[in-house]
Amino acid sequence: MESYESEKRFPANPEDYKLYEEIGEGVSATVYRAHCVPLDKIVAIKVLDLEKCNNDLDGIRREVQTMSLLHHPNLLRAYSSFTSGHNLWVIMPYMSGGSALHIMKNSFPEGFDEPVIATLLREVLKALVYLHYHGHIHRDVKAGNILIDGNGAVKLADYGVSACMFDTGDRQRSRNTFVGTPCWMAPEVMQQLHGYDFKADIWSFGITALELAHGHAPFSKYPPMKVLLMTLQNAPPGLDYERDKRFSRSFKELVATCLVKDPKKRPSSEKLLKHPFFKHARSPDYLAKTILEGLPPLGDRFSDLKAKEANIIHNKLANGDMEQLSQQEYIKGISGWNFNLEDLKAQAALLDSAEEGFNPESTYNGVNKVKRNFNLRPASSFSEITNPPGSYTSGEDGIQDIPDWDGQFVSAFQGQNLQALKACFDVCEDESTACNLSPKGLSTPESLSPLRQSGQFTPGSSSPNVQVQPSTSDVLSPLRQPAGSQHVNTQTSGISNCENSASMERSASVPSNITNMVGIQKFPSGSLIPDHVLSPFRNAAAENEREPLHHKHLHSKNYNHSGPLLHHSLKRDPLKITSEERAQGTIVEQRGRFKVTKQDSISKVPSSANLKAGPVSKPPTGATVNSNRILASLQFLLNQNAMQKEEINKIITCVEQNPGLHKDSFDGAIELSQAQQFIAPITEKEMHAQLAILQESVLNLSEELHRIKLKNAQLEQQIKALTKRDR
Ligand SMILES: Nc1ncnc2c1ncn2[C@@H]1O[C@H](COP(=O)(O)OP(=O)(O)OP(=O)(O)O)[C@@H](O)[C@H]1O
Repeated sequence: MESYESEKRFPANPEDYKLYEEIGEGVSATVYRAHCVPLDKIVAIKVLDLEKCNNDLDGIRREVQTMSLLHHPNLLRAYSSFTSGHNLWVIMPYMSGGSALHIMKNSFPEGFDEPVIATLLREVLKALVYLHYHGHIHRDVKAGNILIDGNGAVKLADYGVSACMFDTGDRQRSRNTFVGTPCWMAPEVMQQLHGYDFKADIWSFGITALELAHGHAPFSKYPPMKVLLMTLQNAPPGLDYERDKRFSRSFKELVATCLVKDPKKRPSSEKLLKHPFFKHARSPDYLAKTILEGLPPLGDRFSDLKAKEANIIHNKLANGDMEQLSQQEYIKGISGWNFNLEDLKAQAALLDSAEEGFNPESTYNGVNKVKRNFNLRPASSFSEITNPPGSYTSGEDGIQDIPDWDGQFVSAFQGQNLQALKACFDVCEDESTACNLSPKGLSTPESLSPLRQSGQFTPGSSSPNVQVQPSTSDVLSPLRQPAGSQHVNTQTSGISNCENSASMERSASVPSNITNMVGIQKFPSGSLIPDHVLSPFRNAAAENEREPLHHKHLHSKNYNHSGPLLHHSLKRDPLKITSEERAQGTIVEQRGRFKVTKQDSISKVPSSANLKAGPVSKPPTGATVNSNRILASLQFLLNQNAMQKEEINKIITCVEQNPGLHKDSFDGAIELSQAQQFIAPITEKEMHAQLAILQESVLNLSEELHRIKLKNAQLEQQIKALTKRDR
């Protein structure tokens, strides 16, 4: 690695650089190959038009600072950065191979071979281990951000959307909480339900693995909103057993391990690095030989690609093929898919427009092309659409697993659409508490306001006064622990704790030079995401804070005024068994507040999983996206839970009264009648064990009920907000 000292000498004056051809383009920047005249060195210069960046200066500042402060052979760093007029120049090493995406587009449209993929991914993973260890989430891992130099060295680039887990206060509260690029974005990032952490990068890493394997990311041909829905609803994409025969089992397993919807079930970057798949990884030389040899110069490749792209856009525009245009955004290899908040709001408005139905295809860039209606089904929980690891989809990227959009896609999304779109509506009910939610001991100097604290945006220089050099005082902030990290003591606090880090267990993949970075644990970078999404600590606290709010909301809610909720359920007395129901024999019993249907009476006591997949997912008929139905469904779900709880109580009572029940009868769900038949003698000890199991499941169910209640309350709030907004 080049020495930091020599890098510091890169001049901060545009006149010292001679710009050559364009080698890349991003949403906000153009990248050039350039010559640093005083040092006689070829570099890459990213030129950002700050005027175009509007209010994302904080993001830019974060990117540049992160690039300057982090040192790892697999991370692209900034040699220097400075403003020139209204532009920000970021001087970087020139990566002559370009991005993995550009290489694929140029010569490997069907994706790379496995050893190449393993080599690329291993290097990226090393960068992630380092980032995560230092409390950063990259948030935009994708082939377009994997750069390769002429020797085959791999560097992860683009910190435009990276976040520091330890940011607090105002920096957490930007409204733009959707960050990253939809195809690569983890479901929890889209959902914004319980926040997200390092595991979001693991999901993106898994998607990147598929991208490198196929030449494109799953769902890449769809517009952002559709990608969002598919990611939330569909089984996670994966390598297909049949179609992807050329890939090893360990690769398939690696992808499946990363693409688990429940972030808790995804491995950490460090653990993932130990995956047997990486035994296939080779040296950088191998990459140079296999994928770089014979490639035209980067500038030529880039201009060819641009010309091709312009051509396709022209044709597609002529044909009105907007979906293909969306694919174009992907081909560009940039984050052209970064959510545009305004677009999403417009899309959300469509979603909410009950009478019209929602057509995802009509939402790309606001173009209303095809009209389709969707039937909504009752809400499903996030875990309902969570696939067990290892379950590969049957078709290409799971795309053919996508059910008929007309009817089913909303089934999972419905429970989440409002959650998923929450971020678009600046719903930050706990804003007032957000700043206070930082984990104990993880204080952040609040004086470090987003721009001032950078120390680089020096007053006096041209607007917006950007002069980026690492500032020691800024970086020597308290040691921050990556939430969820297995290394760091969560109680660490204050600068003194920097010393603690020396004794911390370190990954073999973390280079020894990072010990010099001990002080650089906290970056004064801003964050686009609210406090509660950044850290499990804060998250937990935030949840605690929220809980009473939700309760309050629930309790203070006069259901007679809730309108939509009662539209279905309370049109008539729901507790009264109608003569029609009796005649049909559908309702067999009135239990407390609930009616028991035939189906209920014969149904087994569900496990938690059964519960989620149970009758709740039956769709109501009708094609309108209607808050009434959502709430009615939630009500139904609550009722179901209560009934199931009741069943379990009965079984417990039965067990207590029949000391001869056999243990096997408790494996999974049992029927009360069945339970009563088991009168085989068992010991008192076994009985207690069985009781404990049952009690635990009652507890689980109560917890689930509680969770659903909270969700219900949130949904109500969101519907209220939506309704208000529509008026
Ligand atoms: N140091 C570099 N050497 C060679 N090519 C580079 C370098 N940095 C960036 N590029 C190329 O330029 C493209 C755009 O750069 P970059 O991703 O940093 O811009 P951006 O505006 O941040 O893009 P994004 O849309 O991903 O946010 C990259 O995809 C890559 O192909």
